[in-house]
Amino acid sequence: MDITFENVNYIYQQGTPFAHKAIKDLSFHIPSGSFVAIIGHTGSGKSTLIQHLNGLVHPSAGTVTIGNYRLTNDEKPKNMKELRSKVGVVFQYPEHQLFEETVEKDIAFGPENFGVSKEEIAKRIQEIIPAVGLSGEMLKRSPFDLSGGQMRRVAIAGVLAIKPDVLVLDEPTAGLDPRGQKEIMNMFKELHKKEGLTTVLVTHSMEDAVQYADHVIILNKGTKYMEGRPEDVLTQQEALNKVQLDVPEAVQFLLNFEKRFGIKIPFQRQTTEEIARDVHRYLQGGGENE
Ligand SMILES: Nc1ncnc2c1ncn2[C@@H]1O[C@H](COP(=O)(O)OP(=O)(O)OP(=O)(O)O)[C@@H](O)[C@H]1O
Repeated sequence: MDITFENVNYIYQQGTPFAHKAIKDLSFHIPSGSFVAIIGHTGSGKSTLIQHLNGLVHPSAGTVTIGNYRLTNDEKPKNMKELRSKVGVVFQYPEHQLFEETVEKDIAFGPENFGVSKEEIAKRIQEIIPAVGLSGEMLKRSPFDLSGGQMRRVAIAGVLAIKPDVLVLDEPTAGLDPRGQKEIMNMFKELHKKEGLTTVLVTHSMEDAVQYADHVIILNKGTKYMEGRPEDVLTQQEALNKVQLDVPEAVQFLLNFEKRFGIKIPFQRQTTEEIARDVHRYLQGGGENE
């Protein structure tokens, strides 16, 4: 589903002395099927933005359009429940929301709420369990007997079980070890492709943004600061530093390499291995065309 923000403003505690404008005149368009990273320093408005995507909040001014659903200050869509069944949100530390006796019941909770039949839920669970890297024997166990990483996968499975068109991920790897982070992000990448999802990733990690997203939006103080392809936006060190962000490590390496050897190797989202090959080639006197 396409997502469009048009001149969106959001004010917390509007009309009180504590009113705070968290989103200011924000406009952007996310085409259906994109994998977008939303990046910004603490307090830049990322969480507020994603709460608009499933109608948890609606704009104080401006318009949010998600597929055929429109949210404005004075019109909440009547079919809000339907919207929530199309936009799955994996909140930060989603495992904290697990509560059922068994893994199976926890995963089934969301689709049950949306009126999905028992047979269909069972079918979905069979598909989702391997996709999130869990095993069938875990279904009858208590989610609280599992490891932290497994609990997170159960919580993610619960969101996937509603079969969303849009998947919103709020810092989905927070608190996981590097291996767990990589596994979870690769899993989202696979699901994105396989299910034809529109994925919105909120992250502090420039590495994840550059590796997984095809488009990035940088927020600063509730407004859009930069937007574009990761290789165009995440290489602008000076502009990023101004809003307390840094370039990805690979870009930093190439900038240092240029300073040290006077050779500019363009950043095209190469992997570490590819960069090592590029550097080797350039140091041996080769160039782009060799
Ligand atoms: N319930 C609230 N009442 C008043 N102000 C709020 C509320 N929630 C958030 N804010 C303020 O709105 C601004 C945007 O907050 P938001 O949580 O959207 O930022 P964020 O980019 O998600 O931050 P973080 O990276 O720390 O999660 C911040 O200045 C924050 O203090």
